[in-house]
This record gives sequence, structure tokens and C-alpha cells, in this order.
Amino acid sequence: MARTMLTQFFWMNANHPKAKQQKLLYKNFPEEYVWDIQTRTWHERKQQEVIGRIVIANPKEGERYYLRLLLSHIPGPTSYTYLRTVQGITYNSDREAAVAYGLLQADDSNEKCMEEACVYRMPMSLKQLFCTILVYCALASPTELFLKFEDDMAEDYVSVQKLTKEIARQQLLQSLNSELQSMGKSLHDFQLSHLLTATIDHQPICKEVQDETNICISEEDLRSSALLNTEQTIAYNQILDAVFSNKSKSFFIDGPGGTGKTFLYRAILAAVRSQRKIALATASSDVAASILPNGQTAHLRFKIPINGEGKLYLQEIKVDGLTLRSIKYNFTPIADLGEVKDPDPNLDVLFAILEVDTRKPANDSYVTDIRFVDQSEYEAPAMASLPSTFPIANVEGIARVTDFNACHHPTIPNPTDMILLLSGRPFYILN
Ligand SMILES: Nc1ncnc2c1ncn2[C@@H]1O[C@H](COP(=O)(O)OP(=O)(O)OP(=O)(O)O)[C@@H](O)[C@H]1O
Repeated sequence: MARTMLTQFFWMNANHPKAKQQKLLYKNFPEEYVWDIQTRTWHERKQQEVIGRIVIANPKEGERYYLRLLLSHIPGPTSYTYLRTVQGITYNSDREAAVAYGLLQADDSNEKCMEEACVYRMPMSLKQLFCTILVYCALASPTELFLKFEDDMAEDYVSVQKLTKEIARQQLLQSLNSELQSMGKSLHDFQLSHLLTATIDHQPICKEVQDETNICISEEDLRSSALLNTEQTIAYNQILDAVFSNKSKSFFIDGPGGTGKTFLYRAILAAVRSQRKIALATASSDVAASILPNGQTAHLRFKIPINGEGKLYLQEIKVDGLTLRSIKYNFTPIADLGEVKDPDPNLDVLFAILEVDTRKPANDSYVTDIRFVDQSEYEAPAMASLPSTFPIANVEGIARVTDFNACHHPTIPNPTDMILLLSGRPFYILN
């Protein structure tokens, strides 16, 4: 073993007659002994008074922190094993030894904190709280805290997803692991990985899907469907019918400012999400995204590179002379067909709000002019214009963006003005 100041401190405590008798703490040792860097040994101090110290360790450093804790309290240790032995029992880790010595504050306060949070019965938030406690509170026994609150944290897996207790545990551990990973840690850092069993064949749900299925829906949005007026109700029913019957359809909601479009979107989002389905609310600008619950810009949500290697995915499309931004993915300009990947099977709905450069004049009396247009009203141009490599079977229809406001007068389509409607992928185009 390499000779370090610490190992030589142990050696002195075990072999040096005076040190044996003095039984000093590590931090006080330099007050009586001098470290000789050449010979890497301690010698008795003859002159010069010094104040002893010990290097700082942060609780986040784990075992290093607990070792420092033991060294600061146990006089005259002769080895690592000596430090870890409490009343005849030798513990496997410095942390366990520190707990046995009573040097660590009990995890009581963390337990109380979790107990208080359990009252709200929000498993997702509880998992986040548990991970925060793990990472920042230097728990003495993470396993104990996990076992105590496992059922509360896994409540949604058992009651909503109807998973068995063991699969729910694995799911919970996977979820905690990905939460910890976002904080730069993993289950392994907290001695929880032994609870994971490799034998269970259960696909972990990715974090994005978990986040989307755990969105909190406000009471107000849940109640809004009962307040919809006639036009809103027609749109609401037809859109939800397409979603829940898994039909691939596109819808275009149009109306002057203040006529209740956003109100309708919120009602639809609440209805889809309350069924534990995924509705992605995207817009092309932060401002437009911020008015939707859990809205995000399309380029952030779909990781669309705006200045990616020479190719600009976010293309501009004109609708009635107004500029729209196209969204690559399920809503795909035909020019990007070569780039289309298999749609993610976890996505039930793609919600796209197309932002226009100029707004129609605001209308004081709201909810007067919502128009609802079904994709089937559009003329689909010949499929011959699709590249031969594209899986034609996936294409339900093609709509020209310029046709949305004039669907009865289709002109010869310009390929870059078209969007593809993929089968099994209902989506909405909202303006
Ligand atoms: N059916 C309804 N019952 C009660 N209030 C409604 C209803 N529809 C809309 N509103 C209210 O009308 C106001 C304007 O609606 P909203 O913001 O949805 O309009 P918008 O068409 O999205 O407007 P803009 O185009 O300016 O964004 C909001 O305060 C909204 O809560």
C-alpha cells in the first residue's frame, strides 16, 4: 500500500510508543508530529507550534466525507478496519460505521419531509423529491427510505398502469435512475442498484414519455369542455373522435383573435391527457407555446436543428400570403421526405400551432368565428410526386397548405407547400 500521511498516521498509532499513548485525532496529529516528505514518515515535532487541520470533504463526495467524519471523531485509529469497527462489529462502509457511532444525523427529517409530501399523492413529484434528498441530503440509508416510500412513489404504476408490485418496483427504480442521471448521479451512487433485477423483461419508459403522461391538468381545463359553445363543441367532438378512434386526420382551426381557439385547444389537451394519452403542444415561438399547458417550441420538442449541417429544416410556407413555419416530423414538407423517420409509436397526437406573421383583427365578441375543416375535404395530389424510397403505405393523404383557406379551388400544387398526413398519426394544425 502506498505510504500516505493517513496510512502513516495509522502506523504511528499502532507502533510509535508516544503516539500509541496519546491517541490523537487525525486533525491534531500535525500539532505533535511533522510529516517528512522525503522519507514519507511522521517525526516528533521539536520546534514551532502549529494548528492541526484536516482537508474539507463535501457530503456529496460520499465515502470520502464519511471517512473524514470518522477521522474527526475517533482518536488513535490504527487502520481503516479500526475506524469501521464499532462495538466489535466491523462495517462494510465508512457511512455505516458513522451511523453506528451516532455521528450522522438520523434520516428522520428526510422521512418527515417525504411523509408530508405523500399527502398530496403526486407520485412524480414524490420521485423528484426522493432524488433531491438522495443527491443533496447525504442520507445514511437510502435503501431504508426507498423501502418506506416505495408504494407511494409507485402508486401510479400500480393503480393506473396496473403493473404488478415487482414490475412497478423495477419501473420505479428505472424512473428514479433517469431522474438521478439528470442530476449527474445514478442508483449505483446510493447503493440502490442491487434492487434492480435484470431478469424482469420490462421495457423502461423513456423520461419524455413519463413526463408527458404525468402532466398535471388544471381543474379549469378539465371543466372547460362543459363550457364550449356550439362551434367549439363541433370541433372538440370531431377532433377527439379522431384521436380516440385512432384515425389519421388533420384539422385546421381558424378564427379572429379572441374567439376562443386557445380555450378549445386547452379543452382538447385536457381531454387527451386525462386519458393518459400523449398530446404534444407545440408552437413555433416561445410566446405561442407559453399559452398552452406544457407547450414547447417545435424545434425544442423535436430537436429540429435550425442551423444543422447545411440543411435548414424549419422551412417557411405561405398560407394566404402569410408566413407559416413548417414542422419536420409528422408535419413534413414534401421537400424533406427523404428525412422522414418512422413516427414514434408513443406519440398519439401531434399538436402544431402555425404562427402567422400578421394577425387578423381582434374580435370583441369572442367565439364567433371558429371554422373547422376536415382533411378529407382536401384534394390529394398524385402520389407519383413522392420519392420512390418513401413508405407510401404510411401516407394517408397530402394536403396543400395553401388549400386550407381555399380548399374548393385547388391549383397545381407546389411540392414545398404540401404536408403529408401519415396514417395512425392524428394531428392538428391550429392557427
Ligand atoms: N366557451 C367559452 N366559455 C367561456 N369563456 C371562453 C370560451 N371560449 C373562450 N373563452 C374566453 O374568451 C377569451 C378569449 O379566448 P381565447 O384566448 O381562447 O381566444 P383565441 O382565439 O385563442 O385568441 P387569440 O387568437 O388572440 O390567441 C379567453 O378569456 C377565454 O377564456
